[in-house]
Amino acid sequence: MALRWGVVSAGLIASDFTTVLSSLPPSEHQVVAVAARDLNRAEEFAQKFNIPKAYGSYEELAKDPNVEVAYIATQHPQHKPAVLLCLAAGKAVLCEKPMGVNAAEVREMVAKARSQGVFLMEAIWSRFFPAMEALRKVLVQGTIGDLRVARAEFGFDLSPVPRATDWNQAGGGLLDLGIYCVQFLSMIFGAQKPEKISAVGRIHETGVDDTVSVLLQYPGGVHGSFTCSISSNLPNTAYVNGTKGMAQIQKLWAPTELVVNGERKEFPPPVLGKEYNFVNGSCMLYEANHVRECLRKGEEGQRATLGLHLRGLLCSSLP
Ligand SMILES: NC(=O)C1=CN([C@@H]2O[C@H](COP(=O)(O)OP(=O)(O)OC[C@H]3O[C@@H](n4cnc5c(N)ncnc54)[C@H](OP(=O)(O)O)[C@@H]3O)[C@@H](O)[C@H]2O)C=CC1
Ligand SMILES: O=C1OC[C@@H](O)[C@H](O)[C@H]1O
Repeated sequence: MALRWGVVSAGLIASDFTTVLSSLPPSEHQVVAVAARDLNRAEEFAQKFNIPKAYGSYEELAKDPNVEVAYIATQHPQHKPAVLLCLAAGKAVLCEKPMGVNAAEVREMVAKARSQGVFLMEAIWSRFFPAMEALRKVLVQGTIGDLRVARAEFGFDLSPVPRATDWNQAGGGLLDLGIYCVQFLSMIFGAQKPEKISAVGRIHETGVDDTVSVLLQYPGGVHGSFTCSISSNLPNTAYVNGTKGMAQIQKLWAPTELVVNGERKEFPPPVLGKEYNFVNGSCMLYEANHVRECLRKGEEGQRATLGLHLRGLLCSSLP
């Protein structure tokens, strides 16, 4: 059965994600509503994507019984209120990164999702790319031996992007780009927590963090490091080095190429024949399908549990 999406905001990434959802089989994904702060913009967005319902407030979308999962695509500071609104209404939520602008916000949203018993996921779409899956396989297979160091860098000159440098929109390199480096290192080092973290950086003239380099010491003498920047175009590559070699991911936030011990493997983006605001936009389908798998599996799980429960009741009532 199709997963019914509600899109919260009519912005740039909302447009990319909706473009992808609209290109997927309608038996799997349907966009049933969109909400924007301004009804006219929501209606224009709805018309562009043939979405049946347009709302002039996020609250109205959260109340729409036809919406199963809300995709939060507002700017950083508005993520938390929109997430809490949708969780409270019992909606599953996929929230754009960074889910919160600090740890306290994230803890509050996670606690709400747990208390409501509903799905909440941060849209770290990079995790679901085939190139990233292939890297995880390489590491499990021991192709590069025992892990020694992992490094990542992600930097663009984002001066033309107001939200990237605007203090009031939680701008800065760490929240917008550094998050991809941190998630990469947390994927590589798994559940291990860093024992020691140090950082150096420069502050942008608007007061947000401009360029930051971070060093993380993990248990067992292994360590990670990353650099993020909103003023410098960095190579945007991630590396994992072990005792038997090295794996390298290009475009770590939207990877379509993996190099392992010098052997290159390409994972071309799906061709959906559409235009996107951001690089490799069609690859958002991997994340969308993951959400659907989670929610449908969750339902199957519930049905199975219910089934077992009913079977238990039936069996216990049999002579
Ligand atoms: N996964 C990825 O590759 C990417 C993720 N992102 C993430 O998506 C989110 C949105 O980014 P993007 O689409 O570029 O943003 P936009 O600049 O398109 O803004 C998104 C929405 O935020 C709301 N908004 C805009 N300005 C303000 C303001 N000053 N005060 C309050 N609300 C405002 C508007 O909502 P409304 O329509 O309701 O008026 C707007 O449509 C960010 O958190 C970013 O981190 C962004 C790019 C790529
Ligand atoms: O998530 C992102 O990825 C690509 C960048 O262009 C964008 O600013 C950032 O939000």
